[in-house]
This record gives sequence, C-alpha cells and structure tokens, in this order.
Amino acid sequence: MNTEGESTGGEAGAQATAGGQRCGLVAIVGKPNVGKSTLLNALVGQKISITSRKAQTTRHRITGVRTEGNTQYVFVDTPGFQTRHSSALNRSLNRAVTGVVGDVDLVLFVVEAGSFTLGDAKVLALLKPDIPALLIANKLDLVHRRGELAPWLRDMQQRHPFAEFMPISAKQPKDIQRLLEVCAKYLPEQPWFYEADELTDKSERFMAGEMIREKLFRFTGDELPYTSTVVVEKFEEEPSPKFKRMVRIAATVVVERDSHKAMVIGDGGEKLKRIGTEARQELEQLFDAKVFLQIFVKVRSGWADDEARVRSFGYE
Ligand SMILES: Nc1nc2c(ncn2[C@@H]2O[C@H](COP(=O)(O)OP(=O)(O)OP(=O)(O)O)[C@@H](O)[C@H]2O)c(=O)[nH]1
Repeated sequence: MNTEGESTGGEAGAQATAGGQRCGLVAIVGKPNVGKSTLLNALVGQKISITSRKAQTTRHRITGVRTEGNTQYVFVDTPGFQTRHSSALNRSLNRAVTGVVGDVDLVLFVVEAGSFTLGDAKVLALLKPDIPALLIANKLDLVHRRGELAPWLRDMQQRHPFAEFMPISAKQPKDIQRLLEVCAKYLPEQPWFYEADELTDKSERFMAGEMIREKLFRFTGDELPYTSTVVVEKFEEEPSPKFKRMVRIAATVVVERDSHKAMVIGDGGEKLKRIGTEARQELEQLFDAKVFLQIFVKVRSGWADDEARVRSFGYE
C-alpha cells in the first residue's frame, strides 16, 4: 500500500497535490440482496466481492480500488445489515456495518428502486448527518413504470437529506460511469492511498475463500442455509519448473448438518467436483498462476451461534 503519495511529504489532508490527485473512501451500504456486491464489482471494474441470489452472501468489509485519471476511489462493501436473527454471526456483521459508515467521505445508500422496507430503514438510521449520502435506486431495469418513482422519491427525500439521487442498474455500464463521475465530486484533493494498479487490499488467501464460497452458493442454490462457510486451511506458493507461478490451496466447507454435507458433495461427489473446478479456474485467472485446489467438507453444528467459533472462522 502506498500512503506516501508522490508529491507530498506524506502529510495527508486538504493540502493540494502537484498532480491534483483526488482520493477518498466510499461506503456502499444497504440491506441484503439490494445489489451492493454487484455494484462494487462494477465500480471497481473487476470481481472483488462475490455475488449470489442468496441474501447475506457478503460477510466481510471489502475494499475495492479504482484509479481513473487523477481520481482514486476506495470502495468499502459492507455486509447486508441483519435485523431478523440475533446470533453471534449477525452481531459481528452488524458491528462491521456500524464501524464503516462514520469514517468515509461518501456513502452510497443502495435500495431497490421504488421500494423501502423496515430493513432499509434500519440501515438508513445508521447514516451520519455530516457525511454526504447518495440515494442509489438500483435495479431500475425491473421498474416498468418509471413515472411511479416520483412520489417514492419525494418520500425518500423526507426520510434523509440525500445529497443526490441516482436511479441506476448496477449491470448497466453507462450508469456505472455516470455514478463514478458523481462520486468524484465528493472526494477530497489528497494523495492516493494505493498504487494505481492495486484493486483490493484483501489477500489472495482471502479471495480464494470468497471464490469457493461463491461457487458453493451458486451450485447448491437455495437449499444450503447461509450458516455454511469456507475456511482456507492452507495457501502455499511453491516453486515449479513447469509453471511461472504455482499455488496450492486446501479449504474446508463447514456446514451445520449431515444433510447439508450431502448437498455439498452431491451424487458421487459430482457437485463438490464442480464447485472445485469452477473455483480453481477463476482463481487461476485472478492469480495468474497454476492452482491446485483441495476442498473438504466438515459438519460443525451450531457454529453461527458460538462467539468463539465465529471469531476462529475469521469474522471480527
Ligand atoms: N435486475 C437486476 N438485478 C440486479 C441488479 N443489481 C444486482 N442484481 C441482482 O441482485 C442479486 C443480489 O445482488 P448482490 O450484489 O449479491 O447483493 P448484495 O446487496 O451484495 O447482497 P448481500 O451480500 O446479501 O448483502 C443478484 O442476483 C444480482 O444479480 C440490477 O441492477 N438489476
């Protein structure tokens, strides 16, 4: 990470930089499943955060970096704010959200266009009045009568003094470009925090776990409860005469019940094999390396309710 910048004495803040560099933190918040991870990946221009149709896929605060022209955007993704259950896992997720919203230059408050539920209200209540927030009305492509958004928008403006309103589809590149331009206005003039080509501050080991988790959710559909997780047991780079880079990874999928284990493994191990193959192929691309990946499945019932175990699986 580069915190020095090129043209300053390392003193961050309002001081102007020789190249007029801008840099700042942008938090992406919203209830589960509104499209935060899809948005983050599109804003960064690469897959950093995993996405799935299953709510509550994102469990960590993820930083994605995009540098364009003289502006560096540092995005933080947050887990969907959990309101329904109060397990140790959910308490840990909520702490991650509350920690992030007070400490950024701009907040993107993401909702589904035309909708506002109790879940959205609970996240909105966390926003600080002194930090500018944009109302991101996502999934615009699913709204058939755009005119009906006007009364909804008036209602939203009563709820919070949003700096701007952006109706978008996170899957529409033109909308993403427009959003980037709007965000830039809110970032202070200061030296960049990262090198121009850095995409994330997450380790490759972390990315490996996320990629496996994404495939796990994708291939088990809605059958597998969200209380399953992936622990990366081994991540080792080995010298190889044949490949430029070679990485050996061993990971364990932790599930709550024997029946879940059977779901992950599939008939004759077919599902687990597919999860492994797809994860390995994407990791090879991401790391630009040959990857050997082994995945095990273990049953640990009640892990999401046990504070110590939640911590041991890497949640703060
Ligand atoms: N039609 C449509 N679907 C979208 C759009 N943006 C996201 N989605 C879909 O909405 C679902 C949830 O997206 P995610 O990006 O995983 O949502 P999230 O808010 O990060 O969810 P959590 O990780 O549960 O907090 C996925 O199926 C996405 O493909 C959009 O603009 N239009």
